[in-house]
Amino acid sequence: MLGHIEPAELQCTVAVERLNPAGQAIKRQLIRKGTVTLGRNEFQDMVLRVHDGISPQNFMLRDFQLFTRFAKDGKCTVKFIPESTQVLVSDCPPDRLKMFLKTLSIKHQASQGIKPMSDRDKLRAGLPRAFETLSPLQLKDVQKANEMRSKVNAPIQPKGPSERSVNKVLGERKQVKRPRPDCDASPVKTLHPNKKPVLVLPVAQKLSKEQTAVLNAVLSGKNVFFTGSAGTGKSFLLKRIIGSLPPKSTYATASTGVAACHIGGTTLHSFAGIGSGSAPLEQSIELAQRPGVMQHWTSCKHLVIDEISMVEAEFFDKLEAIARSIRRSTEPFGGIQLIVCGDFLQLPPVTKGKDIQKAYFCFQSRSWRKCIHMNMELTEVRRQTDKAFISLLQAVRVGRVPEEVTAQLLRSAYHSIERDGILATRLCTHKDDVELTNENKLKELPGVMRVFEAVDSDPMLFQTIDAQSPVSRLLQLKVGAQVMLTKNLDVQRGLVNGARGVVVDFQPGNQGLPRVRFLCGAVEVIKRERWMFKASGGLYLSRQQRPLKLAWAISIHKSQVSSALMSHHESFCIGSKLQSNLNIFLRESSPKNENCLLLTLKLF
Ligand SMILES: Nc1ncnc2c1ncn2[C@@H]1O[C@H](COP(=O)(O)OP(=O)(O)OP(=O)(O)O)[C@@H](O)[C@H]1O
Ligand SMILES: [Mg+2]
Repeated sequence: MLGHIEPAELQCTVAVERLNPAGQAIKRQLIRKGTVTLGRNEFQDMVLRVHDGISPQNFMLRDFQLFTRFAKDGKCTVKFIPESTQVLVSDCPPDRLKMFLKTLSIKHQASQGIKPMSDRDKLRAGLPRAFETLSPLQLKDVQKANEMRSKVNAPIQPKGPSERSVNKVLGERKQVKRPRPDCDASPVKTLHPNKKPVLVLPVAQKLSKEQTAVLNAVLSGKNVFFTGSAGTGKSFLLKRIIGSLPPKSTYATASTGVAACHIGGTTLHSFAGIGSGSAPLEQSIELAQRPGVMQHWTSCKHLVIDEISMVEAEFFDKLEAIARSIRRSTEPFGGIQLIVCGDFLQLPPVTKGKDIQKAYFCFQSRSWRKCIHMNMELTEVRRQTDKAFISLLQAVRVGRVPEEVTAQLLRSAYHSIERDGILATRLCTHKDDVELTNENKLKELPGVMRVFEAVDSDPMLFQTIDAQSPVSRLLQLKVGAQVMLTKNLDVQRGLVNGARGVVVDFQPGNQGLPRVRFLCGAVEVIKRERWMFKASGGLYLSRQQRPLKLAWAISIHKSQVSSALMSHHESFCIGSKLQSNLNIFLRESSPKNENCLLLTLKLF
């Protein structure tokens, strides 16, 4: 089955390097399509096997160092100390690599208590050579590893990856040493028992049946468009798809910067490198052949596009033609596999300064039918549990608006909805309205204003960062400010992207960190967080800022990627402009006129 993942095996590019005493590579074997497997030999020693399809090479996992800093880019290195050899893994689907590393780390720790056979005993045993692939992690491995972590008095131990600490482990260099054979006999010492996080069995959130079907279609190489109403897990699934594809040839993009950041990618425009795309085709092809951009087009085998509803038909056709031209291929989109997702009943392409009649949705483009092999739909809403609200949203989505829905929606505009001092967020169609509302409300509050400045990796490029970042460079706050979280901090406690709250005070000290009380009841001191962005030319940019933004009002575009905002119908109300247009919409809508709401919004 395609969705099945063997956690102890990787298909990737592998390099095996022999090192001199200074640690420099003196011989290198490159295997472009290699297999790396974790297993045990006939003596139950853990072994890493590298296979090039002809002959395997085995390395004992005894004294080794693991370099995992770039695991999220599908890379890691295992250095075998006694053998003076290192194995470099690259272009590996990142999710698979993470699971592989967790399996390695936990199984290795779990086997620390087993006394290794001496070389003499091994010789005597005369067992035939064997290799058995490690079985998937089980609870007993984790328990055993935890037991060993609390016992072992070895000098340097790998920090165990609990769900939370795995990221740390993946960012560090670890030296893993087998305990001395006499280790079991030595008195048991507990090293900093409270400092080591307890390991837990890593379980990835399970995909639903329909999500699995999409993933399998993608892994079988099909060009897929999948849709579904808001909150059906499209972006969630996209992230999983991206994590299952080889990173070197996979480009994750979205029509807007914020949506791109949500899936860890770039904007489609930045991938394409043709500016706004308004230049004629010949000129656009030239632009796409500039150094730094051309490489996107030639190395891309899988192109992911989120929020496709905001991509214009003309732009899509242009990209398709550019792909064929640059890749010298007659296949649709130059043979690039397309994984496209979005909801055409949500926001349409931005039509600023253009004739509204001339803007078409992507599915109306000439090349769409040639390019997309499969259309799939996610139907299960994962974001909300409030059944009444879900059915209200579903009805509006397709333009079916019975009296009671109309009444409920219109009422929301007049509600001054307040719970525990936290006001409902006003949804506006225009950024200017949002800014004005937030600025005025902040001004009205008494008390001292605190300003928090972001730390950008490249301050000169703050505009590029601004375009993709969910947080601004300057964050102004006062006690009483209505705010929204812009990052998942602790999903279990409800501290998720889009959670709303109010600033209760600032911590003493010169940092003066804001303390926020959220609707979910949690009170949290908000520290600096980091966002990474991919700019053109493979450049990485980052911003560090408090993950907050003012939230008396937000734009509909922003609300597209805020997962918690729309969780309850009490938690939002509509701005007056939107409301008056909604009136028009409600009067004019009919089941046939499915995009009515969106077209109405376009009138602004
Ligand atoms: N299989 C799953 N297991 C657990 N949580 C899930 C799953 N699928 C989706 N979710 C959760 O459901 C919520 C909505 O998902 P997501 O943001 O991907 O929806 P979407 O379809 O992209 O919505 P929109 O159209 O508004 O962009 C998220 O909080 C996500 O983590
Ligand atoms: Mg989404």
